[in-house]
Order: sequence, then structure tokens, then C-alpha cells
Amino acid sequence: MLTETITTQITNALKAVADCGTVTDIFYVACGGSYALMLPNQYAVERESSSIAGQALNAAEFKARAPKRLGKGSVVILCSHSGTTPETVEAAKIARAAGALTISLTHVPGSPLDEASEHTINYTHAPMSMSAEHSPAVLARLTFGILAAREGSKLVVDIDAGLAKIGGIVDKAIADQKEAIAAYAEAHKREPVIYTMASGANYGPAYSYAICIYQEMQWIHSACIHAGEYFHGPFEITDFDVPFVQLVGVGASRSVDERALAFAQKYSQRMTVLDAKALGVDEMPASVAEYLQPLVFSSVLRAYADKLADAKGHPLSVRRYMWKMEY
Ligand SMILES: N[C@@H]1[C@@H](O)[C@H](O)[C@@H](COP(=O)(O)O)O[C@@H]1O
Repeated sequence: MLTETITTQITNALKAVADCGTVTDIFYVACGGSYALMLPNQYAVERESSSIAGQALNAAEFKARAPKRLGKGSVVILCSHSGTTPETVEAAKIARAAGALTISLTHVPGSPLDEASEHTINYTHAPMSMSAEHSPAVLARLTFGILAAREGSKLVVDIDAGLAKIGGIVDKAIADQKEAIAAYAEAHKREPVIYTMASGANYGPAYSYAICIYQEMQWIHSACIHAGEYFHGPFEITDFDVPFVQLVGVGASRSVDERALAFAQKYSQRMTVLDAKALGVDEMPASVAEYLQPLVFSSVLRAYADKLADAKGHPLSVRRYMWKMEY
């Protein structure tokens, strides 16, 4: 059941996009886990739009890079869960000053990001579940809503149909994976290093898992390896005892994932493989499954993270520096 507020907020933001004289660029700007949510949207714009360029940038990089194309023809979509990350708030101010239309996602109404942006969407937050009102779903609705408004794309209809099913798909996938999740947590609770690997739209959730779950929340050394880049450096660290979590997606980049998996499985005995097909992603319309699969992966991966945190006795909420030290 969609709440009136979130749908109205999205509708109002999309109306503003439709009313713009021209839209040549969408900049997706955020930090950390919120930035990772943007990456599948950049991917979708690159795959589907003939007239709009999509670019996802860390908010500090957005300020430093000062894209020359930023201006009246730009829509800048920002996200900060807390609404307080200074780089993201400043990016909203920079975007507005440049004449861009700013649309922000935050969980906290009245937060500095909310105040700094023309349009705000206050999404639902409930890890290990998914709905059309969770932040990555809101981003997909915005991205495909913009493509509908500016280019007449019909895919937003399929996005809505996919999102109507996504809660059930995620619940079933997590239930089906219960034993695999428990086995993974036991087998990895003392690992000092775990790599993640993915490509295409799934690079975002794999990146988020490496930096937010392993590094930030579990203090495990990690890096996210792009499956296509694996053969151009990273594969040299592969060994029988080196653990990887690999996401194998549906859609255009699946062959990139499969090539990396075939090699990694030959030399590592520590591969944890999550295949979108086994997670029920194919139940969504084929036209958009590759754009919505990150929502399934991120929810299932969160279930893996929760169990690992339990097995390690290291709660996901513990930080040494974040929100405690000056940075
Ligand atoms: N895992 C994320 C971090 O990566 C991020 O830096 C921080 C602030 O993010 P936000 O701007 O979304 O509040 O929150 C979370 O802990």
C-alpha cells in the first residue's frame, strides 16, 4: 500500500521536471551507502536515455569537480539518510545556485538537506525488506519518471509493476537463503579480508557491501572488484583461501559476471555466489529486471550482514570514528 505522501512528493518532483525548459543531465549526488544507491540509476540512464546524460558522484567530488554541464538543464538528485552529511547538503546548495532543479531523498523531514532542496521525498526505512517506498525504489521511480516526462519512455509502467512484486520477492529470497546465510556467517566470522565482485547495475550493492558493511560496520578489510576489471589486476590475489562474495546479475552484464565467476571458482574455494535468477528477480518484467535487481541483492545482502554480525559478536551499529571524531 503506497502512502499518499511519498507518491505525492514524487509526483510533485516529476511535475517540476516536466516543466523544465530542457533537461540534458541528471547528476546523482550523495556519500557512502547513499551514493551507492545512485549507481544503478546512472546505469539505467546510460542504457535507456538518448538525450540525457546520467552521472553519479560522491558529493565532495561533485563540489571539487564542478561539472561544466551543471546548470539550468540539470536535475540534481541527492540522498542522505540523516539529511545532515555536510558534503551532500553543500552539494544541494551548489546545485541550486547553478540553476539546477534539486530533488532530495532523506529519512528525516526538516533536516538540513530537506531545507536546502526544492523537492524532498521522505522514504521508508526498514532493512531486510523492500517496497516501492524504500530509498532505492524511490530513486528508480524518479529516474524512470524523468525518462517518461522528458522522452516518453514507457518503462515506468514496468518499474511500477516490478516494485509491486518486490516485497514478496525479497521476503522469499531471504527465507530461501536461510541456511546459506547461516553457513556463510559461521564460515566467515573470523575472516580478516572478504572481497565483493559484481558488474552492471549490481556494482552499487556490491560496492556498498564492501565499504558500508565489511569496512564500516564489521572492520573487515575489503574492496569491491568490478567483474570486468577482475582480469586486469585483482585476479592476481585469487587463491584457494581468499573469500569473495560475487553477485551474478540478469541483463546486459551477466556474461561479464559469468566470466569472472568461472575463473574465480577455479582458484578460490571460498566463493559465496548470489545469482539474481535464484533470488526471483525474473518474476519482474524482463524490461526492467536488471534495473530493479540491486534492490533484491541489497536486501538479501543485509540479511547476510546481520547474521555475520551476530556470529562475530560485532553489532552493525558500532563505529570507531564515524559521527565521533572530527572529519
Ligand atoms: N553506511 C553509511 C555511510 O556510508 C554514510 O557515510 C553515512 C552517512 O550517510 P547519509 O548522508 O546517508 O546520512 O551513513 C551510513 O552509515
